Amino acid sequence: MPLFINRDQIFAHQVHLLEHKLRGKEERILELETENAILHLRLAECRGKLHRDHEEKTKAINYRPHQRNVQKITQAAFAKLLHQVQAVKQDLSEVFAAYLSFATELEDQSKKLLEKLEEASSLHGRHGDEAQQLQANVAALERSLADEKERCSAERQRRKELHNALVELRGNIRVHCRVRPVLPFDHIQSSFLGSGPASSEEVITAISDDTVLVNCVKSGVPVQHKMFEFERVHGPDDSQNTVFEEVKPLLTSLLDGYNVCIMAYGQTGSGKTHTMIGSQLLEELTGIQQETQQGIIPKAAAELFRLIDEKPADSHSVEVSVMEVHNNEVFDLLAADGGGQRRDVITTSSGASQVTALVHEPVCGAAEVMRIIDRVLTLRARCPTMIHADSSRSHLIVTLTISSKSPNAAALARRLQIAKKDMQRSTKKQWWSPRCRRANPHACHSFDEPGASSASSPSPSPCHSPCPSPSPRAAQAVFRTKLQLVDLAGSECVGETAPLSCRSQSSNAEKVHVKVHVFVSGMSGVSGAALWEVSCINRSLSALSDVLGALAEQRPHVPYRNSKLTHLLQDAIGDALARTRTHVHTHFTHLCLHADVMRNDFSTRKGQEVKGL
Ligand SMILES: Nc1ncnc2c1ncn2[C@@H]1O[C@H](COP(=O)(O)OP(=O)(O)OP(=O)(O)O)[C@@H](O)[C@H]1O
Repeated sequence: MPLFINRDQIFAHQVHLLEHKLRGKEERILELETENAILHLRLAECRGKLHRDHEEKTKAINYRPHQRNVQKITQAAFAKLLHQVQAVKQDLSEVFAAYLSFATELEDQSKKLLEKLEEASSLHGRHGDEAQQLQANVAALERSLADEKERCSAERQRRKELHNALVELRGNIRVHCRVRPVLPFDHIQSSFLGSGPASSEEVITAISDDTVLVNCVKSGVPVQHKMFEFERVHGPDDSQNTVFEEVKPLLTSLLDGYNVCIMAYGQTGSGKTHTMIGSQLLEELTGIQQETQQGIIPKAAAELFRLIDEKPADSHSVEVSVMEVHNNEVFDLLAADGGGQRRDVITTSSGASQVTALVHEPVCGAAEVMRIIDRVLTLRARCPTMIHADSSRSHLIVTLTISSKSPNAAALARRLQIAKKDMQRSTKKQWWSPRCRRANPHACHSFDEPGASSASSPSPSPCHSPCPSPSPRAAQAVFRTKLQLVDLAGSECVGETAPLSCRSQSSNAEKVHVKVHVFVSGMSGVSGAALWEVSCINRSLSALSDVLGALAEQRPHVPYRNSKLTHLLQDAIGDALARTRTHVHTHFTHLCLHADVMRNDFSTRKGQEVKGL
């Protein structure tokens, strides 16, 4: 076989090989270029990162001092926190220890309690029967207590009736006597009067609690000793409280449906105002009066409101009125103009006396009553006499009208009538005033049907018309009673030739009068207008004496209308046996002997001279 190789073919083959190699190289170049580009990219990336790292490093370098500060603060806070945590840990461990001991203690206690409970329950089991027995006993005791309570209220009712029957039996008009001590101004006055020290001698002695001994002294005549007897005699040492204790039971009667009148009678300066109102009030008229120095009016008001407080709420209301009788004229001291308005005393168609248009102020407590009296006392007529520098020249009448809205008011009125009739029958006692008996055979307490009269002008307490027959409306009736507190003006002698007050009826009394009168002659030392004032006072007291005398002697005519004072007090004293407790305080001073007036004016049952000395 021939070996002929074509050159072209070889060249072509070689070109082909070279081309192939070239393509390979070109591919390789492309690959490398791609790789190169990638490396460039990576390089740029690394550079960027490097730059950022560099920046961060710079920042970090700048931030390092601040970081160090923060680190320091953090470390300090951390240390503090650590300390606190340790303290809290300590506390916790202590609390835990306490809790543990408490829990142990509690456990012990509960164990003990359980033991006791078990013991008690076993005991209870043992004494179960006894407990039942005790319960039965308690129930029986409760039943008997209820019975006792019932019996007690019945007894209380009986006590009330007996109390009032007893007061009636003791006499509805009671006369007490109070002898005031000799006071420093008595000596001054006696030397001023020129009557010498004899005038200030102690001439009256309370020899027992119901008798006084009076030494009647007159120059040239032997001393005469007279004894006078009263329901009760208070000596110079008796306190205001002691005196009030004697009249206190009358206030119970007041709420039981009786009218009460307490009067202070006596010569000027003998202590009437001291007994009725109290001294300090008059002297100062500013400060609060010491309770021990308070007279009957403030004490009675306090006692009245205390008794009312024991009654159901709103069942009673009280109104006050204040009048004075001056120169035989009646003045309303609560009248709107504040100066005392003149008022008339009239006799109503039912025969009761009534003061026209008299102002009644509602009051809720004793302090209010005293504020009102305090206010009007400045209006009261006063004039200094040689016996008493602050002598009251008028009769002061304070009236407390009590309206009871108790549904039992009508029943109370009926019960009182029955009790009165029973007593009349049992004692076979004559009424002192035949006039009262005839005119008022069924004397009753005042009570108004609802809306029948205005509250501002209560109807006069003593109602002289027959008792209305009980109606269903009467069960709601307003039942009224009156407490009249009277501070009479002082009686006095103005001179030997004008024996105004010393009127006597019996020859024996005349004798006493003469002696006494001579002793006190010229004592009060008044003249002119004051003499007229004294004349009015003495005449009205004399009229009071006549009225009481007529009542005591059961005369057919009782001269109430001889003076405004007696007309005004007609209800308080005229119907005394029927429904009124009248309490008269007769006053003595050592300086002035005025025993005859006292004896004759109030010679009802007591205040009589004891014969046979
Ligand atoms: N029992 C007594 N204890 C102490 N002082 C008394 C007593 N009684 C009265 N007095 C004093 O005597 C003085 C006269 O008393 P009071 O004003 O009460 O007399 P009175 O009877 O009301 O006189 P008048 O009728 O003139 O008004 C007063 O200063 C009073 O304080």
